[in-house]
Amino acid sequence: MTTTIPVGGAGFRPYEVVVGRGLLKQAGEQVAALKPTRAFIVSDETVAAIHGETVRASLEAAGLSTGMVTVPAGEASKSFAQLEAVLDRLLAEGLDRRSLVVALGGGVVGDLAGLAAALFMRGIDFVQVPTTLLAQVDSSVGGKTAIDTPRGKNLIGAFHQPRRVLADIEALATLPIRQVRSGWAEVLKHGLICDAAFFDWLGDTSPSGGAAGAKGDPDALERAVIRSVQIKAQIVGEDEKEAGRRALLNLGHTFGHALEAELDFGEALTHGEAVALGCTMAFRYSARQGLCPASEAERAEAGIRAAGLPTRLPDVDHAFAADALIARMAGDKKAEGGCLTLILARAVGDVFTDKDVDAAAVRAFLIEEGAAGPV
Ligand SMILES: NC(=O)c1ccc[n+]([C@@H]2O[C@H](COP(=O)([O-])OP(=O)(O)OC[C@H]3O[C@@H](n4cnc5c(N)ncnc54)[C@H](O)[C@@H]3O)[C@@H](O)[C@H]2O)c1
Ligand SMILES: O=C(O)C(=O)C[C@@H](O)[C@H](O)[C@H](O)COP(=O)(O)O
Ligand SMILES: [Zn+2]
Repeated sequence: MTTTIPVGGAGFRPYEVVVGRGLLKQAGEQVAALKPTRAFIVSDETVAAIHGETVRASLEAAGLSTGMVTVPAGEASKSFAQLEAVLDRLLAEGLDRRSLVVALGGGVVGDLAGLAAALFMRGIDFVQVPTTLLAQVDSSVGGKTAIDTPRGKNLIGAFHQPRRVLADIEALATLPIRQVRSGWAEVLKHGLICDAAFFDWLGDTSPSGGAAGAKGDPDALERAVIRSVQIKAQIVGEDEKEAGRRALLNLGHTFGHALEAELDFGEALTHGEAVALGCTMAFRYSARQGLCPASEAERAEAGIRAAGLPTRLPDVDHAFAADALIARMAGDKKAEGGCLTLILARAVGDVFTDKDVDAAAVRAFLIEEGAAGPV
C-alpha cells in the first residue's frame, strides 16, 4: 500500500510524494510516466553499491536509457568540485533538455543532484528517490537545492522542485542507526513547529506510540514519514521561496548550521544532530528571553534526548567560541540588514520568526550554554 501526498502552491508545478514499500523496484514505471529522453542516476558510492542496481534495472525494464554518476558519500560532496564533476558527466553523456536526473541517496545527493538539474541547460527535470530517513521526511520535498562552501552551509543553491518523490520505507532497512536518529531529528522538528500531539506521539514508548521509529521500526517510520511530509508539503505550498512561513522549517538551523560550519561539515555532527541540538538551543533561548515557559523547553529537550540525540554543546567533542558562532549566525540566509533572525518558540508546536534578535543576548546565552568567551 502506498500513500500519496500532493505538494503544490502558487508559482510551481504540483507534484506527488509517494510513500510506501518496494518503490525502488517501481522507479522505472514512475519515471517513465514523465516521458524523459533519458533518466540518469546521481548517487553516492555507498548508496549506489546497495541500491543502485535495483533502480538502474527498474529504469531499464521500463525502456529508459540510463546511466549513473556517483560522488563520495558524505557532506563534503556538497561542493563546487563535485557539482562540476556531476555537471561535466551529464554533458559528456549527451543529456538533453528533456533528460531527467534521478537523485538516489540521502540529503547530500538530493541537494547536489537537484542543484545540478537546476543548472544543466538552465534547468531539467529531476526525481527524488530518498534513501535516508532525513531525505524522506525533509530534503526531498520542497525544492531547496544547494552546496556548502567553507564560508557556510547551503549558501550556493537554487529553488528547483522535483517532478516526483519516491520514498521507499524498505530502503531504510540498510541505514545505520546514527543516520536513522539523524533523520528523526527533522521529524521531531516538524512536531515542535506545529504539531504538539505528533511530537508527543514520537516519544511515546507504548505499543501504539512512535518511539520505536528512532530505533528503526518500519511501521513507526512510515507513519512518521507520512506526517512529516504532510507538514512540510503544507508549509512549502503556502510559501515556496521562504518569504514568510517557510522560515519556520528552519527551526534549530541558525544554531545548527553554525555548529556544522565550525566543525568544517565533518563527521563530529551530522546535520540532523546539529538540528536536534539547535532546536533545544532555540527553545532554551526562548525560555531565557521569557517567550516560552521553561517547562516547554524541558519538554522539547526531553523528547529529543530520549531519541538519543545531542541536546547540549558539551555533548559535542569541540570547544566552540561564542563569537565564532555569532559570526556564522550573522551569515545565515535569514539574516537581514545585519540583524540576526531566529525561529523562536512559545511552546511545543508553536514557533515564530524573530527578525530582530539581540546579538548580545544570544552571545551571553551561548556562553551560558558552554561556548568559550568572556561574559
Ligand atoms: N534541501 C532541503 O530541504 C534539506 C533538508 C534537510 C537537510 N538537507 C541536507 O541534507 C543533508 C543531510 O542528508 P542526510 O542526513 O541524508 O545525509 P547523507 O546524504 O550524507 O546520508 C547519510 C549517510 O547515509 C548513507 N546512506 C544513504 N542511504 C542509505 C541507505 N539506504 N542505506 C545505507 N546507507 C545509506 C550515505 O551514503 C551517507 O553516508 C545535509 O547536507 C543537509 O543540509 C537539505
Ligand atoms: O525546507 C526548508 O525550508 C528547510 O529549512 C528544511 C531544513 O531542514 C533544511 O536543512 C534546509 O536545507 C535548510 O535550508 P537553509 O535555507 O537554511 O539552507
Ligand atoms: Zn535541516
